[in-house]
Amino acid sequence: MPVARLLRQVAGQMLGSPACGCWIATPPLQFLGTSPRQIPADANFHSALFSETDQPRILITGGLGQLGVGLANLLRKRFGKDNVILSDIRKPPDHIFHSGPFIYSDILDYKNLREIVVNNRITWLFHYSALLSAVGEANISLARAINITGLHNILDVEAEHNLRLFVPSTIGAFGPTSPWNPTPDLCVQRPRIIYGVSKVHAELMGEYYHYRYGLDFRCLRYPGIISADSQPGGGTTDYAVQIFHDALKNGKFERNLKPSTRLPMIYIDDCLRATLDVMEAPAESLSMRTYNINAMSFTPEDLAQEVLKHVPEFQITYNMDSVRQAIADIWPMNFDDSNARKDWGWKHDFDLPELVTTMLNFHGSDTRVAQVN
Ligand SMILES: NC(=O)C1=CN([C@@H]2O[C@H](COP(=O)(O)OP(=O)(O)OC[C@H]3O[C@@H](n4cnc5c(N)ncnc54)[C@H](O)[C@@H]3O)[C@@H](O)[C@H]2O)C=CC1
Ligand SMILES: CC(=O)[C@H](N)C(=O)O
Repeated sequence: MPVARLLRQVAGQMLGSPACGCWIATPPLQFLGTSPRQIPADANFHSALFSETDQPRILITGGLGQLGVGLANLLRKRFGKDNVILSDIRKPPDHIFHSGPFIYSDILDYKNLREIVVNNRITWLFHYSALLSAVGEANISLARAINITGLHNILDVEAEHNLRLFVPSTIGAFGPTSPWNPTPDLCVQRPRIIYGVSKVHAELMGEYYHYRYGLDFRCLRYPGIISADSQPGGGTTDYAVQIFHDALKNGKFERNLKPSTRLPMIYIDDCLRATLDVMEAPAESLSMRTYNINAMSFTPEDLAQEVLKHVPEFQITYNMDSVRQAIADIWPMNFDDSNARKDWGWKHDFDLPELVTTMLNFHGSDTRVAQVN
């Protein structure tokens, strides 16, 4: 396996390196080979292949999930429609297919990835493909393949083609021994689900490639994300999206987490803006390569009370999902994102009241919300 081989080579180098730990700057000679999956000899990873005035050429993997289409829309407004390619292994609906470049890309197929990057002169890659927390626990071998092997392919293609790479991490990268309230950027990370383990692995591998070879890896740990026009893909925080749909379409909602389960959350517009901001931030402003971001923190009960202000007849019942509850019980309650705010000016716009109004207006502007407001 190329990454394992690469690690063995590094270990060999490290054993021969000075004990001061100052071995960061020079790639060992073994890396300067001819295999496309080794770090190229002329790599100078901070000088991008495009000049500062050029627009980046962007690939988004796993782009048909909850977040990818919104990210593509934002990036296309900023960099031009044709500079942003959305990709996935699923078939896109018509309106997405016709809204800008779409391509098939399986992150488990390294040659396919490389071909896309070369043929489209990709310079930035947003790696969104993943199996989320609940579906990951239901299919651990697939989660391991997509979230770990897939990530290795992405890192190899980043290294080979000198890409700026964004990989999202998550509140799920923490575990029962992490500080919960709040959780800082740097603390114990011992997650107990495959999703969390794979995300810690991604953080560490990306940072390792950055500090070892200067690769331009950037990562945000996202809270649970709430979106109006896209569906979540099988996570623990999905209830906070579903509740809005159910409030207006059915008038009732079945909660799967305890009323007191507090988790960090963010509205999708804030999350995607943060993603673009950190990718555009000057490298010198980034004191670290993996940042927490946050906007709000609430329980199912807090959210229900806020929805009830707008939809008073809304009925909420409870049917616990033991897998999701066990996951949520070991996740952070609050996220400390002060480093992101200090280093590159992160600031959220949506708190709980604005979130609820926006979501209800989206789902039912012609029904109950209109009557209440
Ligand atoms: N949605 C959320 O609340 C949060 C998301 N994140 C992270 O953000 C990223 C995007 O999340 P979502 O859009 O919510 O995920 P999602 O589960 O909705 O979408 C993931 C996409 O990956 C695609 N995919 C699966 N196997 C693939 C393969 N072999 N090759 C290429 N694509 C493949 C799926 O078809 C799907 O469209 C993920 O990495 C996730 O871990 C992090 C924290 C919170
Ligand atoms: C917080 C996440 O990473 C995701 N929404 C999940 O619940 O799995």
